[in-house]
Amino acid sequence: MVRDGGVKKKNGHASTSKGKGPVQAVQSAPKKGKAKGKGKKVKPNKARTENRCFTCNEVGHWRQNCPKRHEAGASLGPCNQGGIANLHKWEWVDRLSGLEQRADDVAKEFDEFLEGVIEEHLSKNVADDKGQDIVDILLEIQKTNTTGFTFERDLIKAITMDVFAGGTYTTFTNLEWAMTELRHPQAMKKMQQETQEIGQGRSMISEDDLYKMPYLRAIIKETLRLHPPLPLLIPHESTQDVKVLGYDIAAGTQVIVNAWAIGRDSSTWADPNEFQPERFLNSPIDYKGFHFELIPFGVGRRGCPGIHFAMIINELVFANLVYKFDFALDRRESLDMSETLGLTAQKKCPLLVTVTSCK
Ligand code: HEM
Repeated sequence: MVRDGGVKKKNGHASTSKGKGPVQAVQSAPKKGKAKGKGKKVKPNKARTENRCFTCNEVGHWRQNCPKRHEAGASLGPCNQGGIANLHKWEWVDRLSGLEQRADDVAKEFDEFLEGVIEEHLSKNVADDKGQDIVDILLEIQKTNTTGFTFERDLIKAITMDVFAGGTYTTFTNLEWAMTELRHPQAMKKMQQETQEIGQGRSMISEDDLYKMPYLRAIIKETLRLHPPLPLLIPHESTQDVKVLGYDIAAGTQVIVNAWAIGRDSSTWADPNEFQPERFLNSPIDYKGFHFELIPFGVGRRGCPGIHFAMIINELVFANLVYKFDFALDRRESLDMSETLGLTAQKKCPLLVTVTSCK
């Protein structure tokens, strides 16, 4: 067994937990049934194995293909018409508790906001155009009708919403943890040296400079390893029966991948809880989904589509902050490294630093 870039390898291949691949941290989370024990069947959640419209509950198609064409924000569809007696099993609880109303209100608010974004883009003066953004591109696709399917306004709103939802908490969480890890004086010093060498007195570090900054990228990778912004990725569902490390996972089982645990697996990483960006300096390991020991963006066709955008923005912001300013931990900062509980794992106590200009 050789160590390379902090990752143990067997027969020259990078391996994760006990050399058995990345799926060691895969946990099936069926509603019922036994998940433990080799060869034992994990029961699928039957309701989720078939295509079903989440609004009217009709089987055979998803909501977006439902012939009833429900309005955005509708959550009960035909059941509303039938009154409370027609509500599915426990849905009346959500109605009585007001949860459903609140969800509808939030959906309406988002919908109005997204309408505003689209209208703003439609009324944009072309002469003032400072370049196209994603909404412009989506509107153009809709106008030129090149997709081969109906590209409705709802779809544009949904994609725009995805970008907001997927791209905000994740990126700032990564940036905050990276800044926090600069509490290691050595890392801060090396990073500043690198930015000064590359910046050479220019006013800004540019996107073209980034590929010449291996230490910056190593810090970002090490931060993503220790603090993946989405520690459990996003729940997936197995589409077919599959055997993973002796466990039978039936089609339709919800599967949750613990990227946080994979990143701190001691059988894969040397000193797994230590912040050591140097482990990535001469290592081919990247976060792009080809190395299963580091998967903060997930893997495969449902992996994060914003990965390149996110990383360029974060590297650029991070590099320029360090290029321009000195950061010292605020005396009140007790170096509490606790994480919040939730879909994203942010720093529980905000980072407090004293900032002074480098120049
Ligand atoms: C540091 C920043 C980011 C991290 C760590 C991150 C991480 C992730 C992860 C783990 C997933 C789920 C993958 C899976 O379960 O297999 C995901 C999905 C997604 N991300 Fe990101 N993301 C980041 C930034 C962004 C940005 C900037 C955007 C958009 C501009 C974005 C858009 C999305 C979307 C739309 C999905 C859902 C993809 C699908 O379900 O097919 N993400 N992201």
